[in-house]
Amino acid sequence: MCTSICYTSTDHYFGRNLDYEIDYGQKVIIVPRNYVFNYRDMPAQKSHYAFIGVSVVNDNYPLLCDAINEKGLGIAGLNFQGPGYYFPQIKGKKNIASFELIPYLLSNCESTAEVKEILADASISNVSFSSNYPAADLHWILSDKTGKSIVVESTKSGLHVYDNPVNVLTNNPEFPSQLTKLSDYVDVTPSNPKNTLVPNVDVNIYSRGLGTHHLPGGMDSSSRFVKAAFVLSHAPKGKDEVENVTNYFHILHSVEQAKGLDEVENNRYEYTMYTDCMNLDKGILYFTTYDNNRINAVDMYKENLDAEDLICYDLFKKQDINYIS
Ligand SMILES: C[C@H](CCC(=O)NCCS(=O)(=O)O)[C@H]1CC[C@H]2[C@@H]3CC[C@@H]4C[C@H](O)CC[C@]4(C)[C@H]3C[C@H](O)[C@]12C
Repeated sequence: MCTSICYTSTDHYFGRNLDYEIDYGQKVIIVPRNYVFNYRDMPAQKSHYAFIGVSVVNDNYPLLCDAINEKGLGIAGLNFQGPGYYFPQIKGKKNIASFELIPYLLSNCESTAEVKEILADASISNVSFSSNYPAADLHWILSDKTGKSIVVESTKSGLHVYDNPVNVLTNNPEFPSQLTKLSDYVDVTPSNPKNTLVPNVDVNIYSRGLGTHHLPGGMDSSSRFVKAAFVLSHAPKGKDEVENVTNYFHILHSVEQAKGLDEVENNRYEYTMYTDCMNLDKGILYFTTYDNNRINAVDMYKENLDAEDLICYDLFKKQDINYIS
């Protein structure tokens, strides 16, 4: 499973938890402006906006999981197995292979408003990158500097673009159903609950935090959706970058999956492999990984963004304990 959020303070912060059981060898990568994109059914693009994100690199091609561009548009792909459906190439439409969606939108769009326009005549085609990389069933969340988000889902009934009022995405079911389920939890509150159960009885409120007693805590996508929406909507705004980044990681770490809790097959467990936080205004990517709780950062503006070749950094690092004695 995965969870993605957009957190707004003075700047905007976008990213995700990537929860899975298979390490694809992801790296932090920067795609500079003059890296050439050859699309399957669209003209090649020699120059475009630069972007930074987390990616599998195969044959010098960035298979991106999540990224932001220099204009402050962010996008993340999350599993959507079941409802997800890609189409054969359709004449008269812009056919975008699922693995091309992130690079194509980040190359060409500044905002979610532009994404909506560009997707109006588009279809996500069921073309695989290669036999080793069949098309993954995904849906996508996008955010920009307005602090607003949208969700893109391709199902049998077509390509859908939804406004996302909670700025959260997890996995199944389809996005409108996730939103509907929030209504089961609308009375969850950070404050002390009022006794409306037996108002004439003096109930001993035995603990702090009882307003969150019914907040779900499961590893499943619905539970993470509700919990992340609650934690995000009540998160304080920091007064500087470090405080904001700290707040952001607390939100996503509140729905992270520890090893051993989500058995996907006999003795194989899904867990949160990495968490990233991309500052949409400053082009900085921060990350933690399962084995390294320290926050690491890559600033895209420290590199030559007019270059032609991909720039890569290791993501999976070792734990970095500060031994005091
Ligand atoms: C596994 C991850 C989703 C995690 C998740 O949501 N887990 C919930 C499971 S569940 O919903 O509970 O069942 C997804 C998210 C992004 C994906 C990559 C996107 C680029 C590329 C696309 C190509 O087509 C195939 C290879 C490719 C490298 C993809 C591999 C893999 O698919 C990635 C990592």
